[in-house]
Amino acid sequence: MTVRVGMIGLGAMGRSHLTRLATQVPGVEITGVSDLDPEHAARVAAEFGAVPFADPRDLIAAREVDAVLVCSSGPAHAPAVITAIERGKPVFCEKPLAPSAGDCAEIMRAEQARGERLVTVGFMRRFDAAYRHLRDTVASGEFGAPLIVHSRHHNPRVPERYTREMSITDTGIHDIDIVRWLLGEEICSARVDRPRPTRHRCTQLQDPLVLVLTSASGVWVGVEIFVNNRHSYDVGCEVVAETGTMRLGDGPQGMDHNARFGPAFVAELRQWAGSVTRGVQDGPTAWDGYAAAAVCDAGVRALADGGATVPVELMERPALYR
Ligand SMILES: NC(=O)c1ccc[n+]([C@@H]2O[C@H](COP(=O)([O-])OP(=O)(O)OC[C@H]3O[C@@H](n4cnc5c(N)ncnc54)[C@H](O)[C@@H]3O)[C@@H](O)[C@H]2O)c1
Ligand SMILES: O[C@H]1[C@H](O)[C@@H](O)[C@H](O)[C@@H](O)[C@H]1O
Repeated sequence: MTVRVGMIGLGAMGRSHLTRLATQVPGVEITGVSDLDPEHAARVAAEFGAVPFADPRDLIAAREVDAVLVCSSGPAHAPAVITAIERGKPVFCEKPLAPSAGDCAEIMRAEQARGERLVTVGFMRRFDAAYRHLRDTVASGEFGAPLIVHSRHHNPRVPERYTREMSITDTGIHDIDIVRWLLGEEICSARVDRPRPTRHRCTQLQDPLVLVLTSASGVWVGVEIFVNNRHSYDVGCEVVAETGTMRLGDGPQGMDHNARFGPAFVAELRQWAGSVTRGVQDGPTAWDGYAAAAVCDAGVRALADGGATVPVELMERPALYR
């Protein structure tokens, strides 16, 4: 079976995913594209042999679209994802599922009303070979229980439109998800420490910042977020356990997420295409998107309230996600 995919949002990430889908993901055909900029959409449609749609809702409803990939900017995600759910179409949504836990909860409500899981969230680190090895080692218990996690997420630069909060909601969200996944438990509280800022920061940012989290079993997690380091895309992770310390192996290095996580992006899209064919959602769920957003909400409040430890407000996990 060929999965006919419609793509919403044709910016940097949308274009990269389209190229991956067209060249590295078997069993997929790109049949529809949509963007706020209709001329750009028309050009991309011609390039990939797809139909351009001015309104994303028409793309989602189209008969030639079996499944939807949402790659627009974060605040535009929830309406598109909810429309896809209401139409009963599987939907892959780039992170963040939505910028706030409240919007993610709306998405979960729509899935529960439909009675099936249709949403997959693009937390691609879960598909990276080095992170998978680290997770297997933690889970094996060889070094006892994890006690401390150090996570490092540095970018060479971010666009001028980047806000203070986005260091957490756009960048740190990857680390938040991967720590939940590595430890197999939720995060309960967040605090933000503010190191001396770089002289090269965009003035609106606190850069770098350290997000200090506590997990349900009491693991201390420090996430170092530095979005204008000027030299490299640099991601690291170290798990200190009772009788040993486990470090993330190196992946391919480079200046951005495409270089470091290229194989992981391909793996997540292949798994998603396979899951659509099988009719079974088996990647990161709307609950994962919600739980990560809830930690971001607490982090954003902690950022505004220098030094405070803010509890993470998490609803009970609905049966659909157990
Ligand atoms: N997984 C990763 O490592 C990773 C890396 C980069 C970006 N992302 C995510 O991918 C998404 C897109 O990021 P980007 O870097 O491509 O941003 P971008 O600004 O380059 O592109 C966003 C595109 O979406 C379009 N758009 C915005 N609102 C829309 C709407 N309502 N309907 C249709 N189109 C709309 C814009 O016109 C633009 O072309 C974001 O959610 C971002 O967080 C993920
Ligand atoms: O490290 C990058 C960076 O922080 C981007 O701003 C974000 O959109 C990507 O998801 C992430 O991989």
